[in-house]
Amino acid sequence: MSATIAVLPGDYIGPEIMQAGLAVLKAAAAATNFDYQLKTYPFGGAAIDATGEPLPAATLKGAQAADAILLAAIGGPKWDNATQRPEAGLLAIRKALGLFANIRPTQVLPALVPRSPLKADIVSGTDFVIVRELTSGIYFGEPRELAADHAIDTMVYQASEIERILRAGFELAQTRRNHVTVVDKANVLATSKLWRQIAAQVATDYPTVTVDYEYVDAAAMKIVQQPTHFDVIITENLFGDILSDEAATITGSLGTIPSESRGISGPSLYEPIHGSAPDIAGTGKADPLSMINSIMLMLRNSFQANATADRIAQAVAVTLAAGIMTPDLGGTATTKSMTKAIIEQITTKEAMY
Ligand SMILES: NC(=O)C1=CN([C@@H]2O[C@H](COP(=O)(O)OP(=O)(O)OC[C@H]3O[C@@H](n4cnc5c(N)ncnc54)[C@H](O)[C@@H]3O)[C@@H](O)[C@H]2O)C=CC1
Ligand SMILES: CC(C)CC(=O)C(=O)O
Ligand SMILES: [Mg+2]
Repeated sequence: MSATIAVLPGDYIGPEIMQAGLAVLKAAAAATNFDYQLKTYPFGGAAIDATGEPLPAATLKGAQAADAILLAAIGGPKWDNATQRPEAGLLAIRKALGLFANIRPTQVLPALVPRSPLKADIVSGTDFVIVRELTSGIYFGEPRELAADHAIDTMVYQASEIERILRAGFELAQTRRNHVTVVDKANVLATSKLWRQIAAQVATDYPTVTVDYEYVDAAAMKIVQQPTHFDVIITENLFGDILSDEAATITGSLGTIPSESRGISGPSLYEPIHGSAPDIAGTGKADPLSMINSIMLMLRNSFQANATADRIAQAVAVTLAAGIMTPDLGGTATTKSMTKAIIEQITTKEAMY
């Protein structure tokens, strides 16, 4: 049966990297007989322009009905002062689909070690995953208020929300190196104190997993000082948002890192961890790898289409090893020429698969 994929291109570089990712998917699917159909919906700023809403009802309905959702990126200066912001649509789709677990891998590919801002001996071998709580915490808490003389944001966590994200992280650790780091600010925040209590209880169900605790400020330091220390980091929404951009940067570029957001059931949403990069939109400098890597993650986790994903992974590795990369990684390729090179690798008969 054909897989249905909801496609949300979004804003600024969003449509550019989505077009690149879908071209790579098309080539790999043809080479490996992966059968799929795409349904494209307006989302974010593009949807505000078209319908007045960042998440139109038809887009949500299409996303709910799909087997998986691909999102590029939304937002940008065009809507910064609008009554409705694109970012509200992003938070709304995550909440509406119950996508509470955001999985953000941080892996340094050998070809990219020299592109990292860190020294090779520190960054080599880095391979960890940030499991970020995505549908609660300060991005959703009430009360929230913006007045001329004060502003309020509220960080709220229910015990059940903490427990389910911790369990998702521990289960992931069991498939990896059995090491969890719970990142919080338990020396100050009540929500973090509750995280630690629940983490200690949950840990007893996973006796093979080693657990350690880090305050978020110290964890931010350790990510650049000793990134190989980490296997699975579990943390709340805001801390995960910040740490995952930092972690992405040590791999060479924010422009390569994908993510999966999953719920208890229903389709997962796959997206780059970065935003719409308005500063480079239209210049051909956008790195398509974050979108291509998101598509690979979708193929593996939602469709078990490992042969199709492997075909893309191999083509990307050969392309990078040949020094073909976009300016964020120090290269001179454009979004289009990089994508073309990857597609050539996928379709070439000589490639070693
Ligand atoms: N999931 C989403 O759709 C997200 C949306 N945003 C929104 O995106 C807009 C821009 O936010 P920024 O703070 O500028 O963050 P950003 O992540 O869009 O860009 C940060 C820096 O990384 C670079 N960059 C990002 N992706 C890249 C790629 N694929 N290739 C090469 N370079 C890349 C950009 O050029 C920029 O210098 C804002 O409206 C923000 O709210 C931000 C984060 C996530
Ligand atoms: C609107 C923001 C929460 C988006 C973001 O920065 C992210 O998902 O990483
Ligand atoms: Mg972010």
